[in-house]
Amino acid sequence: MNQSIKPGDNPDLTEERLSGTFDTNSMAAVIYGSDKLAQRRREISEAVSRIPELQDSKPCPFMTREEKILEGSRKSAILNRLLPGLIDLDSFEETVFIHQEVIGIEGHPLALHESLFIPPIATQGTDEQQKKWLGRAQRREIIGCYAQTELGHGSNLRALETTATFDISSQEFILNSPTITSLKWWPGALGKSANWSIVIANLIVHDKNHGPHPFMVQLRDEKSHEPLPGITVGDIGPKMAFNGADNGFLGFENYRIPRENMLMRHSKVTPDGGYIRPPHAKIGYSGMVRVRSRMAAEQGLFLAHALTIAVRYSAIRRQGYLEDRSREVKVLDYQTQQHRLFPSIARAYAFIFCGFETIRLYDQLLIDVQNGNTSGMADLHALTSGLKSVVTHQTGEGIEQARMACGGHGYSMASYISEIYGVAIGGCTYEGENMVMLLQLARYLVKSIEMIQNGKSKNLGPMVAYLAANESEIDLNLGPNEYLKVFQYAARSQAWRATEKFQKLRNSGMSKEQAWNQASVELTRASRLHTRLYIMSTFINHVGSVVDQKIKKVLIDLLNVHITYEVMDIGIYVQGLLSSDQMDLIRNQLYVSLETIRPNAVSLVDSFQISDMQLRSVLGRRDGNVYENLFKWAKSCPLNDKDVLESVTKYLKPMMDKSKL
Ligand SMILES: CCCCC/C=C/C(=O)SCCNC(=O)CCNC(=O)[C@H](O)C(C)(C)COP(=O)(O)OP(=O)(O)OC[C@H]1O[C@@H](n2cnc3c(N)ncnc32)[C@H](O)[C@@H]1OP(=O)(O)O
Ligand SMILES: Cc1cc2nc3c(=O)[nH]c(=O)nc-3n(C[C@H](O)[C@H](O)[C@H](O)COP(=O)(O)OP(=O)(O)OC[C@H]3O[C@@H](n4cnc5c(N)ncnc54)[C@H](O)[C@@H]3O)c2cc1C
Repeated sequence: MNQSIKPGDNPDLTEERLSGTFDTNSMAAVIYGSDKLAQRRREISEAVSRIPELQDSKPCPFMTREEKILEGSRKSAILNRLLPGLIDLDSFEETVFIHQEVIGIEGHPLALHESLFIPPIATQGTDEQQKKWLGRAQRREIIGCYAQTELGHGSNLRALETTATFDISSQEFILNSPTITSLKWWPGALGKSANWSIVIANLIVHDKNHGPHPFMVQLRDEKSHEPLPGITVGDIGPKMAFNGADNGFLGFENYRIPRENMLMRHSKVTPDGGYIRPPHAKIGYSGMVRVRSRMAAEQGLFLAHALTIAVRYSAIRRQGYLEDRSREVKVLDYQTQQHRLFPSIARAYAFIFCGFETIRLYDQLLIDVQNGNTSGMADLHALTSGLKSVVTHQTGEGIEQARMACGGHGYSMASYISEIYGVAIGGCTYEGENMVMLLQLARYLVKSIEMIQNGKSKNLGPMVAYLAANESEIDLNLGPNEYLKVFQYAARSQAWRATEKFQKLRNSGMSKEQAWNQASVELTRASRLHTRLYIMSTFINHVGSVVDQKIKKVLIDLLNVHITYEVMDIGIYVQGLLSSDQMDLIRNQLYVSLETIRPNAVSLVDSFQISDMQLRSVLGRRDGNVYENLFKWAKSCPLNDKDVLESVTKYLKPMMDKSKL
């Protein structure tokens, strides 16, 4: 049963919901990993909808940037007061969810506080440091951000220029921004809201540069909120989206902080200037790995937002005819519309399932690292680097298709899809630019192939074991596991092709760096295929583990959309394996799978259970009553407050009057 049906809804949408074959609450439990979390999301939504002061003061598209920041701060403050009665404060998921529900996706002053300020203190701070700052941060007595990127460098962390020089005599670090390019640039919440920051700066002790390390730095006075002497700080200006966030710049001039403000769980500077190395050179980058490990689920949900809007709207939008000339059809009945939207629904599910898996892997790694075992860091770094890149890119593509699937109204801010798009594609850049991160995964793939070449296949981890296989034929009777083999073939041959190109260039006498650069397009292709293979295999495994048979049946239908679409999409890489007859068969299976999933399309997006408050879309409203509300929305636009604007009285009218003479 679809739990979204209510009296007064658009009958076309109700008809869709009645055709669903499964219970949307049960599907939500599968999506969010447990019945409890899905249930809590519904309860929180319901509770929030009854609190007038948490509602939007006006539609976001009609707000200026200052109003958005004010609104985000207003709601954050109210939430902070009400949170204890609304959520389980120990649940990260509930905390993230309630902020999304109430404030939405455009950013707010505490977005980085939860995701990139508190976690480094908790994982990289010593017990004393945690005692000093963690409670204050959790109670929001201080607001923090994460300042790593600089005006001149974001990807190449080795070239960061901010310095933290240890002064033994005062037992302090002296922070400096020696050049214009060394200004910190981009950190969210830095511009106007945060008063503390984790700052990544080159640690210099006895004139020796030990590279980037994390420091706890107070930026603003806790009473007046004025920048402290030695600190230059401000907002970097409007962005493509995310304009409810105050991304900032930051410079230091001989700014002193106590020795105890370097996060010292792993690397340490002793009072006499001794330096103790961390157990793994990149342990300081673990905050980034944590965020990347959460990005697949987060991006899957951005895609889910856009698809909820586009699929619901496609069910109430009637345009053109099929057989029956007496009534126009729902645009959702066009095969092109289904082909545009349904593979993205499958991807959204797949990304969320992968996301929960990588969050679990990160949590496990964290325990291992705290116990001194850093051996899993390289694997998870490679996996999350590839995953964040592929998922953000495909999410962007899927959202843009969803916008186009809504025709003209998709282009209006009333659809809200352009904002979702702008926010989601930020993920292609933040937490590591996609190409750069694909190349990180490629290093891992090349190393794995070198192990095979050196007769050490047995040492390969499970995720790359397929690189050593030798598949050259595929059974025509294709099921999910055969599709997986097709994908393995594609990923394997591309990984070998790219590695051999790199090796050939090296053998021709080229430097390692030049050879890498000359092979890099092929290398990124290998990384994408490897990652898409991982997504497919995780999707297959996840569906296999579902117990509820009705839910499993529809997820298998969705999986069929996914595997057939994915294999068609990489056709060029499987030409050596599949005959044209086999490709035709897969193409036909894709078309059949689109038809099979059609009656469940609305229920599949309803199952994401994204409330109207969070969706902020006139087109995607749960009740489907779009047209009357589009008209209301347009009438409420501030431009319509007056019938005659100054633009007319001041310029157009005089021009027209003059022309009449
Ligand atoms: C609500 C919206 C919120 C948005 C919030 C956004 C926040 C941010 O964007 S914060 C800033 C994020 N910045 C980045 O992600 C920067 C990206 N750059 C990097 O992460 C690194 O510089 C790099 C990984 C691209 C390269 O680092 P580098 O130190 O130069 O290392 P090498 O390339 O030479 O690699 C050496 C070796 O280390 C391995 N490695 C790198 N990172 C990690 C890691 N995190 N964990 C484990 N291992 C790591 C790398 O793979 C190499 O291994 P080998 O191939 O075995 O040598
Ligand atoms: C919305 C948003 C929020 C952000 N929030 C934060 C934050 O809170 N804190 C923070 O510290 N930072 C933040 N950032 C900054 C972000 O992490 C960086 O912008 C990102 O890491 C990319 O670095 P860059 O800007 O230097 O890009 P560049 O590295 O300059 O990229 C430019 C081009 O060069 C290419 N390139 C660079 N290096 C290589 C290479 N080795 N091989 C091949 N190609 C290469 C890239 O692929 C890209 O095409 C944020 C950014 C955005 C957009």
